[in-house]
Amino acid sequence: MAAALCSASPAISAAAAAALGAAARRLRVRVRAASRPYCAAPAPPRAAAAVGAQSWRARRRFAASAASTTTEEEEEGAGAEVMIPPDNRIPATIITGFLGSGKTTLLNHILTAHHGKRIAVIENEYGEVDIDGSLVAAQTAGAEDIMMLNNGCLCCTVRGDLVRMIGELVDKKKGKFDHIIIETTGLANPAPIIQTFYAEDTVFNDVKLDGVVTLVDAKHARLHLDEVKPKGIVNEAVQQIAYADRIIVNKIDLVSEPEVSSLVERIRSMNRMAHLKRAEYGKVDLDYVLGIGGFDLERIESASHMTTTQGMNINMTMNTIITTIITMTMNTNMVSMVRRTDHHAHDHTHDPGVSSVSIVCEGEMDLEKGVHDIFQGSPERMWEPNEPRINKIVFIGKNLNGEELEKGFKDCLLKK
Ligand SMILES: Nc1nc2c(ncn2[C@@H]2O[C@H](COP(=O)(O)OP(=O)(O)OP(=O)(O)O)[C@@H](O)[C@H]2O)c(=O)[nH]1
Repeated sequence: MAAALCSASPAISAAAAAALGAAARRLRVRVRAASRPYCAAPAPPRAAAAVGAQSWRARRRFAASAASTTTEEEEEGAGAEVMIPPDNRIPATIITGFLGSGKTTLLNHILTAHHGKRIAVIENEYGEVDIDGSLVAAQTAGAEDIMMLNNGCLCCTVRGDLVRMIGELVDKKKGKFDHIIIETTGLANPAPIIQTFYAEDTVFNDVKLDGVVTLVDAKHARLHLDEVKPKGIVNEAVQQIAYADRIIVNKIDLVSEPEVSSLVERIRSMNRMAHLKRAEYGKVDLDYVLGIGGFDLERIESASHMTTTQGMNINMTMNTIITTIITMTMNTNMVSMVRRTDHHAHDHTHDPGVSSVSIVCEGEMDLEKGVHDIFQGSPERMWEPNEPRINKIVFIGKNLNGEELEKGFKDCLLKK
């Protein structure tokens, strides 16, 4: 997880463009894999959320009566709740969505837009390679600091780290940013993250959850939504939709209109209350995702109920995520190597247990990310003159065999 403070002023955007230009003088390749156990999650979301909601309401009422001038009327209990003081807590937005759905793309769209907000970013990453952290940092010259935390998921103990990170931001940077954005991993169940904003006093007192924005990959969502999980295992893709305030059906350029419509219908059956937009490359108006005005816990509870009654599994037990990082030192162009091994990636990414072979190649000004069998490139940076040519492939998935993957890729290296 990385936290970065970013401004989206025009000047900063220009600096970001310059930084990108400088970055393009080097080469780097990163690919994503990883293997770290997902931790067991706490209480079921509805129950946990309800506890959070109750204590939230209780505290808001307490704050109201503490701040108001006592009158006879109030002593009798009338009108006390009307005088709630303004809520000046810092708004926070959770961006979630399955692997490769376009979370980082949306985040960069937000950070480079001219909304005048100073935004602190918290990135949740798998494994030891902070791909998204550096992608975001590369595009935001306004970053004041980056904190890394690579524990894989924002639940259980890692939630403690989120609490600490928010605490640190508030303690050290209060007044220097207006909004916090948290980008979760693609395999995160948002429920425990949401719960953090209600159950943790240190967060609750200074930060309010503004909204949950869920990206849905128009091309691959069905695969994830259809995945039948073992009993007691949560389907994260379902959770991400059920808990959303705003849904962005992204990547509509990759599918036909009827496919998008049928997906939208399906999403609607899972969460009727969220606003929904279709998009390419996460391009939505910023007021659609920022300043939503408060996460509605009661609405989400009813959305969860709706999901449950449809027979979907939304309990909180986490899957075991195996992540694998393969590091290779070589002169070979990683991009072409990966392309030559497409059948390999294809096999794995069509296994419902393996959702993403995200590949970021720092090779030839080319940054490569793969979701299922689609690989796309975008310019990154050139190698520094004396920079060791180390390429990393990071896979995120379940039941991965790291040794087999590593051997398969290394067998593809050109032999002299
Ligand atoms: N064709 C197409 N590609 C997109 C769109 N949005 C994002 N992408 C590409 O999809 C890939 C994954 O996008 P990301 O923004 O990294 O997705 P993510 O959800 O952050 O991915 P993870 O962090 O791996 O979960 C990148 O290569 C993007 O350029 C879109 O609307 N259409």
